[in-house]
Amino acid sequence: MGRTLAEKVWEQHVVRRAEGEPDLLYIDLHLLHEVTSPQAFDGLRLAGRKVRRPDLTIATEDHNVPTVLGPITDPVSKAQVETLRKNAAEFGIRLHPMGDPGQGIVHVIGPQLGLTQPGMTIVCGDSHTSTHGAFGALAFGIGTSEVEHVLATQTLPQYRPKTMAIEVQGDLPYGVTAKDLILAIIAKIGTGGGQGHIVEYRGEAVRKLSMEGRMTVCNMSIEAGARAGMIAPDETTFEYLKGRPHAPKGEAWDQAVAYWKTLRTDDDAVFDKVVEIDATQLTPFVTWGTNPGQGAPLGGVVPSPEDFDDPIERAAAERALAYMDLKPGTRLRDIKVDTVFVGSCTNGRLEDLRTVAEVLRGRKVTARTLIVPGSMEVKAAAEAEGLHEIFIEAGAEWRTAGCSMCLGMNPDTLRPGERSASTSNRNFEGRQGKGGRTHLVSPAVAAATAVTGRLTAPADL
Ligand SMILES: CC(C)[C@H](C(=O)O)[C@@H](O)C(=O)O
Ligand code: SF4
Repeated sequence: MGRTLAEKVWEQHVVRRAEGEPDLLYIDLHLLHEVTSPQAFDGLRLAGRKVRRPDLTIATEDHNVPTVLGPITDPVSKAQVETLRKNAAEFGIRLHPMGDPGQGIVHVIGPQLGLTQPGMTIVCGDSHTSTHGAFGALAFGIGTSEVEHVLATQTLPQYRPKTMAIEVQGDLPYGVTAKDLILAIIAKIGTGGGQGHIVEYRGEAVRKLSMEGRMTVCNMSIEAGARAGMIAPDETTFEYLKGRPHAPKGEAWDQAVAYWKTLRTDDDAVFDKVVEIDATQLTPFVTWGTNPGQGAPLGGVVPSPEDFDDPIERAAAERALAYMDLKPGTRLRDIKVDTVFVGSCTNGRLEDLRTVAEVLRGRKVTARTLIVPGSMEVKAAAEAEGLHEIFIEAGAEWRTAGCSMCLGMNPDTLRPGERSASTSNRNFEGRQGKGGRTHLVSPAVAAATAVTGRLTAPADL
């Protein structure tokens, strides 16, 4: 019987297998940031161990950094960043600190450097490591004790998850983006729909996505509960990687591409679960609740708890509506927002910023609008195209790279009761600041919303 993409990559990395035990996997790339690494390094120090492969390990500062350059004033954030710097220096790990041209959100810099490649195993103490699966890598988040294990041994014991295919048939209609697609997928299968599975996104609409779009989709796999998300590499992948600093060169490139082309699910492979989505029926999608599965088409209304048959979902909807201060039946397009956030590892890449600029060109924002590039390289590229001038002209704030308002671990937060349209991936209670209310949206919807101050798609302008 044939094998799935996930099975191929997994088998390629098993260094030890024993009955009743997890497989021991070799890890090709280990990404670090300031939040989940301190105790892992403490553990190494206590055990008197070194980092096994500093050359396969790279660190960046992202969660705790302010996006207006200057000193870190919050003592916890400051301690975390300083600890990472000390650990990186002591253990010989490459670090991109705040202000460095290579700095950025961990899931933005890996692909941008060409470190993320098809067929690799990639881990990071961060749930959105699934982003890197867009390249056909097996990439997943790990806990801090696992970070220590990988630092010490470059391996990780793991039970093999089941496999799931999400088949996206047909083309996405004009104006419907990767973010709308993944929000619709999560609304369909639920935040637990992918649990215990590695998801492979397949089908025509997925093949037509750019690498940026594929990263947006894989990024949110974890919001459907999946262990990882993957997309088989193809010409789009190779095109993106070619010439990047860490991509193979010359003959090594040709060999790599020949191998990468084998990284596809065999025609006779069988997935444990298959979900089908009709892309042609999709429209811009937004969330109304407090988990990423509580979403609906922008043209719709806030649902009523009674619409849910499942008692748990009904109770969740009731609680979400109370927190979000929304009434059933309200048109989603009538929801007013105070703040628009464009950024994060979901939608903080150049393509996302181009989309936003296209909408904002010649217009003015009416809500506070933060535009935060996912990395300093994205910032430089955007500025080289003059995008920042369009943003500033429109009245938006143009910042430096970091996680920013994706989560309240730095100065960019919502005040209690404030409501945002956000291109990030989580709308949990208090995620963007205590008492803040989050609507997850695509960059296109974020930009149009910034103009009107209500949830809006560019086609409505
Ligand atoms: C801080 C970190 C551990 C966390 C994660 O794992 O995802 C963060 O990046 C997030 O998005 O909530
Ligand atoms: S941008 Fe948001 S989701 Fe991504 S790593 Fe940072 S905090 Fe996590």
